[in-house]
Amino acid sequence: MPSIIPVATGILQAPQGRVLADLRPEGKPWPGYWEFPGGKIEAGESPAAALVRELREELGIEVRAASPWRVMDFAYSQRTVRLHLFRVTNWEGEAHGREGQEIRWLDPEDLARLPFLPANRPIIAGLLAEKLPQPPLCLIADPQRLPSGQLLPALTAAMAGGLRWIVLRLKEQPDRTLRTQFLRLGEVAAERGVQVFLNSPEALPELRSHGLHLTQRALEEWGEEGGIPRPFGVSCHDADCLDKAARLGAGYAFLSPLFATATHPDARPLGMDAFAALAQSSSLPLLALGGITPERVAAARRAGAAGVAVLSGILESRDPAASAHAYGAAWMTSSGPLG
Ligand SMILES: Nc1nc2c([nH]c(=O)n2[C@H]2C[C@H](O)[C@@H](COP(=O)(O)OP(=O)(O)OP(=O)(O)O)O2)c(=O)[nH]1
Ligand SMILES: [Mg+2]
Repeated sequence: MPSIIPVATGILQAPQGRVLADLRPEGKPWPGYWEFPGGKIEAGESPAAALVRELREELGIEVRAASPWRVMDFAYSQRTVRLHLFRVTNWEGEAHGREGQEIRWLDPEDLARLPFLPANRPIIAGLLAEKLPQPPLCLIADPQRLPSGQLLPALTAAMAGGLRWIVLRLKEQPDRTLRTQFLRLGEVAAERGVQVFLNSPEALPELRSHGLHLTQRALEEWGEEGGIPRPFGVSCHDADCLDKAARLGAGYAFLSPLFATATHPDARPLGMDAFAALAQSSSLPLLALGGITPERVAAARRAGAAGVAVLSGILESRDPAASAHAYGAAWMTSSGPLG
């Protein structure tokens, strides 16, 4: 069996949430790809000692505080690397490309736009996932799915059950009754610290939202130059959509359907393996959508989901508060492929 090459890698974090990326120079494997600074651990050296040495050699800084974050293996065609990732929160000196390499301080959304080493995509997704509401459970609120008198009570109950994130799906200008309900929803959400994302803000400009949520179709209509206001996420069904969403600076994507779902009986479910493969190769955190019950949350998470998105499981439940709580609890007590 070929041996595994151990590598120590540092995610330097500036106070505003930016992290440092560097461009691999010519003459090394994968020139022209972005990475996090670091390098091979020498024989007899600990990962932490290698980190300190590599960041001194590559960036001219002295690490003062670093904590282990994740250990992950990645098989390149020529070699398998074991990345020991550290978060570096304090250092002395001004980081600069001491070996002539370009460095940049970037928001996690902008990391996802660069060509990074393939092993790093789930790492970037992990950094973006930290910006999601907690628990990473999103309720897609579609007013067409419920009698109008039931929508606001169901959403309010779900928030009481721990829901912290709603995507409001408005297909058209709401009538007066719905409009009043949505504005009230905005107030309740603000009081409870719940994030509301809208998929067509023009339908209800008075509602203050935290972000934009696009359909795959809406994303396809944006040119490559992007300019989509942030934060935003996209409902994707395939790898092309995930790639474009990442290139345009999305913060997350829904990927569906993971399981068969009554709401879209014609859509072929992706299944766990296809979902896991897309999660491995995307630099966006993926929320599993489609047929997710609280019992299936653990499986979705094992497949690499960074969260789950739900419609009927909460909205059509007889007790939306208990259902929201059950999803949140299922998330908290499960774990992902990286632990
Ligand atoms: N430094 C670093 N290496 C990474 C990352 N992601 C990733 O797959 N790798 C792989 C690429 C390389 O095969 C290996 C690390 O090698 P390196 O080229 O940085 O090693 P080094 O600094 O010791 O360089 P050298 O002395 O051998 O030239 O790990 C990452 O984010 N940072
Ligand atoms: Mg290096």
